[in-house]
Amino acid sequence: MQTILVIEDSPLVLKVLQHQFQQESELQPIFCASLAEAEVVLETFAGQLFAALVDLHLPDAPNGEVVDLVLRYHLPTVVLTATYDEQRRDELLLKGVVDYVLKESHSYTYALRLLHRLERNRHIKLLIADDSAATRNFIRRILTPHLYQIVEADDGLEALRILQEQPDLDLLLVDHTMPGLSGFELVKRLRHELKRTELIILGLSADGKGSLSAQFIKQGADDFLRKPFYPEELNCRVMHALDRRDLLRALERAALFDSLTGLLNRRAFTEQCQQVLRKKRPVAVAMLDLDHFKRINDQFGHASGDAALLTFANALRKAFPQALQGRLGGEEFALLSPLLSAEQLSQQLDRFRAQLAGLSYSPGAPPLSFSAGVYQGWDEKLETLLRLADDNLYQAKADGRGRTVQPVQAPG
Ligand SMILES: Nc1nc2c(ncn2[C@@H]2O[C@H](COP(=O)(O)OP(=O)(O)OP(=O)(O)O)[C@@H](O)[C@H]2O)c(=O)[nH]1
Repeated sequence: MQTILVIEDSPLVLKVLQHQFQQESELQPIFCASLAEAEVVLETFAGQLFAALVDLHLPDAPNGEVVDLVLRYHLPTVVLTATYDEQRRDELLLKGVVDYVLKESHSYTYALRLLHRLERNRHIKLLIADDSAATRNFIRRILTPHLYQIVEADDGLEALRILQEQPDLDLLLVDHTMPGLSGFELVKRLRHELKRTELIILGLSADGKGSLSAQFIKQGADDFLRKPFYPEELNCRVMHALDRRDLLRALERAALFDSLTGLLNRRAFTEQCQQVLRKKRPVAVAMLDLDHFKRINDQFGHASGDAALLTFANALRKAFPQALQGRLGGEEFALLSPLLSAEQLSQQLDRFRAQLAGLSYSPGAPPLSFSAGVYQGWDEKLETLLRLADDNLYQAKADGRGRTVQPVQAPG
């Protein structure tokens, strides 16, 4: 949760902002209506404030004095204004404000999005690759108020070296014409290895050729900016690209992991296991199923059932670091290990069962218990191995639950 200093005297705008902040769980506003109030808040809480959203014209500060005040406290500042003035805008951006936003219905959402983004930007690393020191400085000056971590390279080869040394870089701003390795060549080489969710690339060029943007994008850049550009244009493109990347990552995550437990879902578990099976070596697999789970739902409610599944999954993750773990659906889980024998896996499952009985997940609910079937062998299809383990699971249920059944004799 980050605290935002909001300085605004218009009751109408305040109402809109209050409503906007109510939708935000990560931003906590402190409202002031004048420069005098803001001075008191800044003197008292300066260390706890993260950023400021300020009205340019206040009754006791008609000429934007409030901006100088908050900037003296080094707070990233978004300025709200009722009238757009090109010269004023240039002055403010030069002073280092994050953005200059016109008071219109849509802009409040944009202003909050900026504040929200600032929090995440502190962990974002950008690389500016351009042979012109003036351009690098210009871009750095625009991006610095947005709190990004910024690294520079003065040619393509240097950029490549930095990217190899710092794989945590999130975004590359790359000029087209550079000595050594051109922007095009660099993008081509990078895209060969790095997905769009791993590195965002924005191309830059002063070259007037219209086809350049298309070529950059075809080589794998995510976007393109023609120089000279407005500071806001660069900021918006960077922000959009990061938002898009975050969304893509969230989609990738949702496609791979079960949303309740965070374990691999059936599809991802199958894919990862199939990769192990390509080595054609025997593996140990286990099918696990919670016992009388329906009763937990029926007697203690669905939320307790969910808590039971989460507790079980968290414990499973810790207990089997040498195995791939997946939630196949409902209260059914699976393990696959190329490192353990059927016997070792069975022993570990029995130890895990004893451990699990001591964990609580919902007041008054019975201890968790599960049955398991183990199998060891190799087949090109995971499905076959799971079916054989499932036969043993069926046996474990039939024999009274709360136990593990392993093959009588492990096949080679
Ligand atoms: N709370 C919760 N319940 C789920 C979820 N997925 C499946 N279930 C419930 O899990 C229960 C499984 O019941 P059954 O297949 O009869 O199995 P069981 O009660 O464990 O009985 P045995 O396997 O024979 O020991 C059903 O009531 C499902 O509705 C989930 O994500 N959350």
